[in-house]
Amino acid sequence: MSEPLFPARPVEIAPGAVHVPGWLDPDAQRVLVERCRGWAVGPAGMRRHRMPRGGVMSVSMASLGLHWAPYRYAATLPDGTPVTPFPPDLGALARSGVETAYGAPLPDGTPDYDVALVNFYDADARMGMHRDADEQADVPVVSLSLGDTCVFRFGNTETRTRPYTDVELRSGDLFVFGGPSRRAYHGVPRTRPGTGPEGIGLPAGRLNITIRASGLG
Ligand SMILES: O=C(O)CCC(=O)C(=O)O
Ligand SMILES: [Fe+2]
Repeated sequence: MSEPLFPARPVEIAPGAVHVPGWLDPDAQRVLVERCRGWAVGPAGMRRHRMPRGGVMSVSMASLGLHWAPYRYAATLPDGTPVTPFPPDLGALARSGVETAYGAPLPDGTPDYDVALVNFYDADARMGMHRDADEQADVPVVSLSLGDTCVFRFGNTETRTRPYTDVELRSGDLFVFGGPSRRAYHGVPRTRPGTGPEGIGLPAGRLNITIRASGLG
């Protein structure tokens, strides 16, 4: 295997929160986009969830492994439709992402990755500041970005507001948040329509895959 021209270099954004620009090469991105297309179709495909106070999320989501809707995981969709199974190779990809981000593999005995959320952002979609707090296991979240660039706002564990750091996540970027940042607030205030690369099969919009260990197995 030849060395990449620009090797992916981890950048620490906060303790335990690491951005690795350009982690996935274009071929890997294309394969993931194609798989997202498969996960996006029904019956357990993409949907826009209603929030507890009535608003509808602007991001469309599909769940793998367990069905997530604000704010819990469930074994099936509300109508009993089975959830798309979590593909084991996504777990292996997540572990490899953690190893790249932290420079060390996850310790033996770490619970397995078993769920993923596949998020699609059209030009107007955004995600408010929130914590990924419905998992029972303290295992880093692994996030992969495809298509349009976004502004990813990574904050602190106490408040939805400052201090936070805005990071541009581009197609192929990896972001891992664990340890002291596992429960930090984060969100996507905007995407940058039209910035995605050609040739990965995503002419418009942004896909994000977050891979998690639910600890609920
Ligand atoms: O789209 C992103 O980069 C973040 C997604 C996210 O925070 C989530 O799915 O919980
Ligand atoms: Fe999140």
